[in-house]
Amino acid sequence: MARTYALEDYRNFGIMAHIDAGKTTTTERVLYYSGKSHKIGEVHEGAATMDWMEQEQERGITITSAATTTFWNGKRLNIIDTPGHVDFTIEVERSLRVLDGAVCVLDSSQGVEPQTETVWRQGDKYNVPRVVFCNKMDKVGADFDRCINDIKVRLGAKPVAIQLPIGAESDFKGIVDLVRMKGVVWADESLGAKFSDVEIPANLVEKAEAARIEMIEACVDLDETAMEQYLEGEMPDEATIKRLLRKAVLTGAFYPVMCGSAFKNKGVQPMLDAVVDYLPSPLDRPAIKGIDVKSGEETDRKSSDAEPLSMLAFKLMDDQYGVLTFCRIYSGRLEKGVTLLNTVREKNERVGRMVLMHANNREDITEAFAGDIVALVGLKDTRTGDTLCDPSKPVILEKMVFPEPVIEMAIEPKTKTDQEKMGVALAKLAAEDPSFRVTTDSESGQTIIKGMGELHLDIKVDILKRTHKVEVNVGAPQVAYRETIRRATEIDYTHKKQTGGTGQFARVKFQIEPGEPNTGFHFESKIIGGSVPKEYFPGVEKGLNSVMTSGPIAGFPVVDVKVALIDGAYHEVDSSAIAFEIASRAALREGLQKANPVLLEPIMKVECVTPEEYLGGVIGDLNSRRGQIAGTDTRGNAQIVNAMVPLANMFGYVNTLRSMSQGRASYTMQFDHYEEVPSNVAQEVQKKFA
Ligand SMILES: Nc1nc2c(ncn2[C@@H]2O[C@H](COP(=O)(O)OP(=O)(O)OP(=O)(O)O)[C@@H](O)[C@H]2O)c(=O)[nH]1
Repeated sequence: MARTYALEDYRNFGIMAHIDAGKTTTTERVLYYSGKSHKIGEVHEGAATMDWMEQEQERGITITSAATTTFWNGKRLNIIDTPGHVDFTIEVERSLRVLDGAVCVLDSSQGVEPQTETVWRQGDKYNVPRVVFCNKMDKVGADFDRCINDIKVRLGAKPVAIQLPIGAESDFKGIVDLVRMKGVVWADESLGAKFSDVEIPANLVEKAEAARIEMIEACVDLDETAMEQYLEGEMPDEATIKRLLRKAVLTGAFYPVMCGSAFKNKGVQPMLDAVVDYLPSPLDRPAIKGIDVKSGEETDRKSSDAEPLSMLAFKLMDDQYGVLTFCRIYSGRLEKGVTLLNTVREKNERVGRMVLMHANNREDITEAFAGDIVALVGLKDTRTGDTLCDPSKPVILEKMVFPEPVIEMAIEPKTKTDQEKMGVALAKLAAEDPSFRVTTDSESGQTIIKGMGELHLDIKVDILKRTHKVEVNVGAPQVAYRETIRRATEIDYTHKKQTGGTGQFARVKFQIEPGEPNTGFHFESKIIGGSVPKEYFPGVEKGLNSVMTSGPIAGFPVVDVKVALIDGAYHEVDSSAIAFEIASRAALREGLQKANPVLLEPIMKVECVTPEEYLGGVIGDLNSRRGQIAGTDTRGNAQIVNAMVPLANMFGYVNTLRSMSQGRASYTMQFDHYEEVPSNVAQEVQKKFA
């Protein structure tokens, strides 16, 4: 069977925003108006169609990104819901990776918020074409002009209004469409399904005309012919304006800005029109790059059914029917029943069943095409970020890189039955979310879970309890420290032991030096001649690795260290891989001690928003947490404090901030970088962990 929608009629897009700006509500309305959802589920009633998991409904935040297919104006829309919470920016990046465009939703009463900025920068990183929707125009304090200004000042981007609001706050009625120069108002009783054109209100005519000129000038700036005609006094027609707006979005020259109120059912349909008119189809995006596995050469896969099949798994979700693996097909055709190659794991996967997710039902499908987002059921070895492809044309598509976790917590099962279930469940969670890790402490034997923040781990524990019915006790969350060295050194070590007949002998000489930041641990052999035969290298590496995972200061992973084996000696009879492992371990331990080892801690970028009267208190408190204040700023009548604070001093901050400001101040934080721990603090950490 052939495809029903041409590739140029696809819009794979996401909705990105600061937490609570209204992504879920907007997505709900989109699904309702585009006919796939039959009932509007209000978020505050906990019935949102996109919020599948209980946890999300209770907390009112969207954790998982779900992909939903719907249709508008003859186009096929695949909506990827991106989470907005700071602890889950990793999920945002993951979704941004597979979508072609995005709608950035702002809360019009708040303007550009910290997380708006974060997701915007991620959008920049992946060159995601964007349009902006200023939501919540009905809310007290809603201010469209301020949003426009915020985009300029806080995001450093060029906004161009293509709509103006008619009224604001409780008077918000509709929009002026600056492209068509028409007013649009919504009929309240139809839940916003009915809307009609009206004359532009008299008090807005002048403002609308000025805004239209601004929009047109931004457009003709992108096209010489249109510019010449405009300078000669000829206004571009509607089709030309739309073509140039599309060009602006695809090239990032500027960002069209719209407004509305998803909650009050206004403005959503024109926003969908803009998705269709201005956001890219897969054909407008550069071909995805990859590595041809057979030749090892760089290659790219164009968006086309005729190319060999390649797809990227971007999200795993546990579901009552098994694991759903959400994949974006970049090239080729996928048929049910075929066997795919997972080139990252080197495993075959059979596609037994595949489904298309709609708002409230799933459709079993037998084939899918380039540009589609499908969920495969029952894959065994595939993890987030893996490539699946035609086994005869193996390729590895751009791999996603995930940041290292900064926080960890011991977890133990309550009973013996829980023990077995916990292992299985944790493995599943780690497979679904690459920023969540599970390890075992080599000394205590405890299971340790690691993640991006307190809330991230809280939610995993919650999922364990509810979804997997595992009862657990958890320890206090701990900072994921690291260790590194500041000085280069050499170490020569001989391991010799004689027990009865056979003995053990190995001599190694290492050069140890600080590596570049974020390079982890790097080992190489610089042996010339055969003073250490190759067969012992695995032993050497094993010995080194055991020290690298548990450093000399307090047992934390050692990073940014280069070790070179430069000399050594062996014995015909007494040498073995084990002897070299023992020698290397002891040598590195001693070497690191000599190389001025230091402890590193994660430093978080913190932004507090507080009313003026608590500013002094907030700054004083951040200082007492070893925070470095980077600056303060004013937003509306609120004060913004930017600071860099060690994660170790941020536990429980939310409660302190609340009580200090009578609940009025708020904050967001995200990992910024690792930094050396001051020596007095390092001693305390050492006492605690060593
Ligand atoms: N007044 C007003 N409230 C809105 C509007 N859109 C959403 N809300 C409310 O704002 C709150 C947050 O909306 P959500 O749709 O859950 O926001 P979200 O961005 O998906 O939130 P997260 O998934 O938690 O990041 C809910 O209580 C909504 O009812 C709007 O247009 N006007």
